[in-house]
Amino acid sequence: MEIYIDTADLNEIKKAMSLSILDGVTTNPTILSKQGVPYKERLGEINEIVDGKIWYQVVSSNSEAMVREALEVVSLLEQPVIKLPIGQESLKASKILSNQGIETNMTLVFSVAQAILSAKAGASYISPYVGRINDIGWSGLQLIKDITQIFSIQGIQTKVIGASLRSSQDIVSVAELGAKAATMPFKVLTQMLNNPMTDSGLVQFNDDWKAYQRQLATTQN
Ligand SMILES: O=P(O)(O)OC[C@H]1O[C@](O)(CO)[C@@H](O)[C@@H]1O
Repeated sequence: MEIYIDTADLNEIKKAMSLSILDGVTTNPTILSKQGVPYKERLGEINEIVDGKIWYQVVSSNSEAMVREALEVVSLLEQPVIKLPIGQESLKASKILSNQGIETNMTLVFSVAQAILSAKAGASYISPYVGRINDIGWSGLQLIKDITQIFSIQGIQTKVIGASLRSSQDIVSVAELGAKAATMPFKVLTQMLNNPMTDSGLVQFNDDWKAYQRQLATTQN
């Protein structure tokens, strides 16, 4: 499963990259706008740190401008993925970019119908927003399940990336339902790793080992 961190914070990215398990970094306009630096500068800095895919979401509103904007960013990044908000203009832009061998991600996906059209437009990935669907009282996981099932029946290669994930259990659930990728805040990535039983188990192992060393030292004296 591909694992991405959803941030443009350089400290978080460095920490996450150092774990050696990351497939890249996803961003969106909200995330980049919070950094207080020009977005191209920040993307360049991220590109220096990340050995993996870097995702950028276009903000233009027609397909020609989307493609122009995408190509500018593509020239800055070693492994770009261009995010497009699902819609008529994005379908056209996705086809143009994917025909040029550029990976695209259709984002803001909230229905199976949108997912089917995204795949037709050559999107490499689609992002169903699990958390935001749950926020309005529907089931984000049910949508992931429906999309992965239909993609499997139809032999569609477009990968589902679980987005708007808010807990480590969300990652487990989307993986179980066949999502090939997940993006998450740094906090959720650390939650995936941490477990109090691991911590207490390690304390016990270390204490036992120290007691054993003391015992050996006493018998040798
Ligand atoms: O609902 P949230 O937590 O703002 O998440 C939004 C999601 O949208 C995305 O842009 C989808 O790729 C990710 O950055 C993020 O997972």
